[in-house]
Amino acid sequence: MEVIAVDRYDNAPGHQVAHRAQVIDMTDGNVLTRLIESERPHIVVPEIEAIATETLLELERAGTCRVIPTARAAHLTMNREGIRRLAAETLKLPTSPYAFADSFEQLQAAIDGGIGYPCVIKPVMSSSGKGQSKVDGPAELKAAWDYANAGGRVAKGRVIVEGFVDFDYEITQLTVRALGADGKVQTHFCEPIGHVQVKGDYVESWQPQAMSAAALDKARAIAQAVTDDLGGLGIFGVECFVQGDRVWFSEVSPRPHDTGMVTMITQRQSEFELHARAILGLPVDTSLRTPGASAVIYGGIEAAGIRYEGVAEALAIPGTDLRLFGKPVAFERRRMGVALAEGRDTDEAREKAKQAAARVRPLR
Ligand SMILES: Nc1ncnc2c1ncn2[C@@H]1O[C@H](COP(=O)(O)OP(=O)(O)OP(=O)(O)O)[C@@H](O)[C@H]1O
Ligand SMILES: NCC(=O)N[C@@H]1O[C@H](COP(=O)([O-])[O-])[C@@H](O)[C@H]1O
Ligand SMILES: [Mg+2]
Repeated sequence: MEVIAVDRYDNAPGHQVAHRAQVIDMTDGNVLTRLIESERPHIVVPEIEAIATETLLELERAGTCRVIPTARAAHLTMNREGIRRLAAETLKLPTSPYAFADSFEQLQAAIDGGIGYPCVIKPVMSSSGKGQSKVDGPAELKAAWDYANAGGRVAKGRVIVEGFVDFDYEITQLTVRALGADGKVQTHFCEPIGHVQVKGDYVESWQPQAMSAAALDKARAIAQAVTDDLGGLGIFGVECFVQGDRVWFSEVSPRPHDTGMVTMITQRQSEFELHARAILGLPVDTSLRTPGASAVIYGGIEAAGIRYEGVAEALAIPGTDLRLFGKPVAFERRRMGVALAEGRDTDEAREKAKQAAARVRPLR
């Protein structure tokens, strides 16, 4: 295999480990077409949502390349409206109540007309919680609308408003579609991953998340329905909210999931290896090796070419590991790495992962 890493800036993490690197604006369809037509990859593996997915649809339709898992899956999931309507209206899966709005007046009408407070407002195209707010009452609405418009990935002005789900915990159900020995697609489930999100962005995850048998069955039925519909080969991160035995579908990534980085320490095959194997038609093994946890290391400062202190101190905690991504520029809340820890149980692993992450200090 030859891997060509494509990103929007020089020296991106993938560029540092791939055979070759390209820097383009992936949201510009013409630029993306030119690159794919000149490189002629057999397979295009989207790693981020911010891609001109309509272009991927055209190129796949024309037989120019295979898109993982499918161009339709990449297209539907890059816009909250596509995946939410598919899950709730076509597949009839339980979700939070929701509506879409293109103006402040429409947003207000949707909330007054049934969504109510508290609710969550998000740009239809955004990720990692960018532009997202929880709104507890009408006084906070204008600020949330303005924030969503400033924080979206694409200045489109369209938002989703969702009723707030008061869940006990939330999970990512990693789900792999891979070829079996008979050449047919089989679905494999990893152990559920629990996580904590702050400002809509993941800060901690652990595996396995303890769940009632009924809740686990429901989460897996949801994951099966969504991934059956999206199709193709590869790993999916199906996000669900759980309250008692009730489970709601939230969203899905048709690729490895940030909360799934914990699998780099917990599973025999990490979510990245599972994705690669599935794409290549190789056998997969989703079994858990040990309970474990991950904790995010944020930039904390705004600076280019930062260095890290405390790496040895972090690694001195037994059963821990670090991944520093090597992003050339740090922002206050840019994810720069993760600490990983194994433990006798997830409580112990969470403590160790948080401690290790806290010992790593990004500096100018
Ligand atoms: N309707 C809701 N009710 C309660 N909490 C919510 C709701 N929607 C979102 N959240 C909280 O905000 C988090 C981020 O939301 P969501 O996954 O929709 O955003 P995102 O920007 O797509 O995140 P990412 O790209 O990192 O997965 C959720 O994991 C959950 O903790
Ligand atoms: N929750 C979404 C998520 O995890 N997105 C991931 O963050 C990285 C980009 O980071 P950057 O914005 O710091 O360059 C990418 O790997 C993308 O897939
Ligand atoms: Mg999410």
